[in-house]
Amino acid sequence: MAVVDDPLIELRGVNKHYGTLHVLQEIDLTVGRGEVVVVIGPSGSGKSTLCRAMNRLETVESGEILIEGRPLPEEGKALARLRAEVGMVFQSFNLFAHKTVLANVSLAQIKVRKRKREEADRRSLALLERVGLAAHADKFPAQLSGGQQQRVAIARALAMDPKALLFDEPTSALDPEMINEVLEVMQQLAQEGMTMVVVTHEMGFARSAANRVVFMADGRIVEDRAPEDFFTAPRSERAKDFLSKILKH
Ligand SMILES: Nc1ncnc2c1ncn2[C@@H]1O[C@H](COP(=O)(O)OP(=O)(O)OP(=O)(O)O)[C@@H](O)[C@H]1O
Repeated sequence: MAVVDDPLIELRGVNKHYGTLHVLQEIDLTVGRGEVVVVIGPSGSGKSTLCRAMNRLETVESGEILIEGRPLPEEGKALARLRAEVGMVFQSFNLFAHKTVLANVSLAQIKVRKRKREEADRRSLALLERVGLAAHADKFPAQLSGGQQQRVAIARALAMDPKALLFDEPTSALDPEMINEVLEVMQQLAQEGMTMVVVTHEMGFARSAANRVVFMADGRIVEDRAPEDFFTAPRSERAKDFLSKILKH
């Protein structure tokens, strides 16, 4: 297991089944403050489940998951706060279709952070500016491209002043020409020191933005290493096989 200076997210001995499928097997993983950990691996290896377990979108059966040394809260306001502090960006954006872009970014700030609408909107506009979408604040999600909608979803997560952001295949639902605009925003966040866990099939991003690459197969973490080491000299047969297939495409 990688040695981490200032742990923000810690998983120790985590297990989960779906029926007879042991989808997370004795997972030990620590994400340090300011680190970018990219999780890769074959389809069905448990990457999304791992990511979703970190803010309790999935429960686990055994083991510990700690944020800044504290166990994940189970319900209520504390859980809502956790999901603000450890924000999630989904493959499918999950924006409210009947609300404007600005309202989508402001809503949780008002509900969870208890900000006044004016303050929330001011922050939202600044964040939309940051992701290059201030001019679209009054539009509805359906009027935006997929890449733009995903940038709104990132602004929405940032609006909660998160300690960490989890990305679950953020570019998988996008047309190829829109992938880079989202990865560029993520790359920028990484450079600014945001703690990030990113499940992705984008190996270019893993190489350029990750501090560590976590390779999963069959519910286990098989390798957890610096990208330059992992991509040039994978140790396990599973990783060699995975890389040879994915890099052919
Ligand atoms: N709610 C569920 N109920 C039953 N099985 C599930 C559920 N969610 C996921 N699975 C199964 O658990 C396994 C791991 O799923 P998971 O989505 O975590 O994998 P993944 O590595 O993210 O895959 P992909 O790259 O295809 O998204 C898969 O075999 C999947 O079919």
